[in-house]
Amino acid sequence: MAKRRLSERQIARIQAIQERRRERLAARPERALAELDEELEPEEGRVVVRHGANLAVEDAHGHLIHCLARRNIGHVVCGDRVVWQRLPDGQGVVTAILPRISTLSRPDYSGRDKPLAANLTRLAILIAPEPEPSGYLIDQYLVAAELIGVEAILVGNKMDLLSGSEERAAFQARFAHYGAIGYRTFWISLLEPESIGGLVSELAGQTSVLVGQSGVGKSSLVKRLLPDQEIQIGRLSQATGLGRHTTSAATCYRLSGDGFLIDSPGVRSFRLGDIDRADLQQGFREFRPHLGRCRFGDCRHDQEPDCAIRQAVEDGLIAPERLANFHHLLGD
Ligand SMILES: Nc1nc2c(ncn2[C@@H]2O[C@H](COP(=O)(O)OP(=O)(O)OP(=O)(O)O)[C@@H](O)[C@H]2O)c(=O)[nH]1
Ligand SMILES: [Zn+2]
Repeated sequence: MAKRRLSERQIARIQAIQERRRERLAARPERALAELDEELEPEEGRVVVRHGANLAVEDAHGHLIHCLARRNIGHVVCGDRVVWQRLPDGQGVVTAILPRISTLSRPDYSGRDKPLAANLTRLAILIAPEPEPSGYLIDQYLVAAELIGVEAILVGNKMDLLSGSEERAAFQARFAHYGAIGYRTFWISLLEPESIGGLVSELAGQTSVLVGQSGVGKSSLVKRLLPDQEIQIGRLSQATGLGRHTTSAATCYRLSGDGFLIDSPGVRSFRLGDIDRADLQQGFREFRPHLGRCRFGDCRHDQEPDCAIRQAVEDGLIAPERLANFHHLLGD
């Protein structure tokens, strides 16, 4: 792994800082650290691994640095763009998280939102003929994607399990209402290599995560999208000294083209947290043109008279199963 060479002058400067730091640390630890911040040049980077408190940050030249985060800066996650500073021992300290364009999070055991990954631009929802897809789960992912401002796509995998073209068409038709409201849909089979080209182009230049039920083929697709996953893992663990890097660490992989894929068990098990009705209706994108048009301001779109949402269902503008899932999500 290439390391940045330091000049004599830089080394002398770092040694002087170290010396002063040792003196100050003895007297006023907090203050000494604050001054160290000012003395070492801040750099920007991107968090590519988070494993407990350990981070691997990729600098502007593609070099990896093992970093720890300052305590008071909030929860740093994979995909974060950060400001970090090199410590005299070659490791780094992350001193700030740059503004995120999106955050994937999950409520933790105390019910508070715990971020899982940052700066995503695509949420790929995997389904397959087997296990039986759940429209309710798909809609939860779609709502979550809408609310965090990430574009969702639907990926139907294992299409080889459907023998005839009729069977395939019937399966696809069950999800046609998603395409009608603008969610791009891809039909693939990992046994039919030519089928994944469209998906590969879609993910190029994006930062994506794959979600979906157990057994839909997430691991298999990750392997296909990252033929060098083992090599990437080796490079990351070697460079950062994190020891045996397992796939349990949240990792931001480089796609073979342009773009990134963030993966970890936590990211995969991402679910929609608790949300109130106002937010939930915004999460059903095709409801939006009709919101505010019901007779009652607090309409639940259930039995109320003059409900614009139910009217839209009747007019064929909203799929009935979407409204049913909306009610299901509200706990009706
Ligand atoms: N026929 C067929 N089988 C597939 C395809 N893709 C994946 N599989 C198989 O489906 C099974 C489940 O795939 P995984 O990749 O482990 O699924 P997963 O979504 O990662 O599952 P979890 O790890 O439980 O979340 C494996 O036996 C795969 O070999 C496909 O395109 N066609
Ligand atoms: Zn209504």
